[in-house]
Amino acid sequence: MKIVVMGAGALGAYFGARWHDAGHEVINLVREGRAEQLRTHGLKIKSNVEDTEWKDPAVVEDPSSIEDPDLVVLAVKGYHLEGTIPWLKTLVKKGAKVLPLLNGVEHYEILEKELGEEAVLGGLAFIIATLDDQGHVIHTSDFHDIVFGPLHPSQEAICEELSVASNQATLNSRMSSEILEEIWKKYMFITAFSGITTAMNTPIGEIRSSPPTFRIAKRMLEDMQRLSVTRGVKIGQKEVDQAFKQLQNLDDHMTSSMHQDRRKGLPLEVEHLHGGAIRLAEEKSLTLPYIETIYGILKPHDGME
Ligand SMILES: NC(=O)C1=CN([C@@H]2O[C@H](COP(=O)(O)OP(=O)(O)OC[C@H]3O[C@@H](n4cnc5c(N)ncnc54)[C@H](OP(=O)(O)O)[C@@H]3O)[C@@H](O)[C@H]2O)C=CC1
Ligand SMILES: CC(C)(CO)C(=O)C(=O)O
Repeated sequence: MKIVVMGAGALGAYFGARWHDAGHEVINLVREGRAEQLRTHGLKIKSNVEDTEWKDPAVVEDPSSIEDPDLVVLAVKGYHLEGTIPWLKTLVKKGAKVLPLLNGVEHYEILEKELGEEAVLGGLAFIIATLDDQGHVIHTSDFHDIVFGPLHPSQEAICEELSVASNQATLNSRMSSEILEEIWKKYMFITAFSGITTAMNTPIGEIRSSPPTFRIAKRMLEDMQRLSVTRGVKIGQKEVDQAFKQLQNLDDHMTSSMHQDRRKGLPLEVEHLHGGAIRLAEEKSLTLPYIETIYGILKPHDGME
């Protein structure tokens, strides 16, 4: 399979390297700084599961040189989405489908509007990964999963193909016929998990040790569940309870990628995640008191204009 990784950061470079190791053609479509980093240092994956090294990763800075791409794996941060549209349009014209692995949901409407509904698959990822100062991936979780599925009937074949490719690689994957629900379940979880860990600037263990603080995370899950209903997505109390249980079961030291970004002084995805939820809620005259509170606390830290 020919896979273009757009957003070859912690998440994109990780999964790209895994597909490459399994014998698939993977091209990292990157901007100047990341291109130089990958060309100078190569790509090492230091992983809880299995280390690997791609000494001479395929690096391209212009999509016009890429022939017959099957799939673009989109793994930029939410605040970089707009900048990806021109290159994505070029690749979609060449026949590629786009698999976004970003957290959140707001990007789907934008991508479908810009690229057409048939071009955009549904996807999400579960992993804890970050880049070190040479641009190598540090993967610290035992999990490294992607879930994907068709959002349009014409996408079944490419999803099947990705399923085969992923089964050959050192990663866990699952094709889902209910990908929209999966995306929303993750959205519900991540707004609560990233919200509470980043706002409190501490991993989940310390938050759980203060029940009134941990309860805020539960209330955020409930806000998100009410929002999902207004969007016609089937998420109920059962899914809230499951997500809360997940938060209860995480290892004490575990934290969100947003909190890792706060620790590094990087911009945060708060506008894309919490801001996006508030905008969707406003369209339905719904208020999300806990999401709005955490949004207000995080906003001064997001480092964006
Ligand atoms: N890291 C994790 O553990 C997890 C992350 N996620 C989600 O995955 C998404 C990506 O996160 P993460 O991998 O951590 O982010 P990173 O910042 O590590 O990587 C994003 C990459 O996107 C690149 N990029 C930005 N704009 C463009 C563009 N126009 N063209 C090409 N490349 C571009 C950046 O490169 P440049 O150097 O040029 O800016 C950077 O390398 C986020 O939505 C995050 O929430 C989900 C699960 C876990
Ligand atoms: C919750 C987690 C770690 C799962 O992948 C995640 O998506 C994130 O922190 O961004």
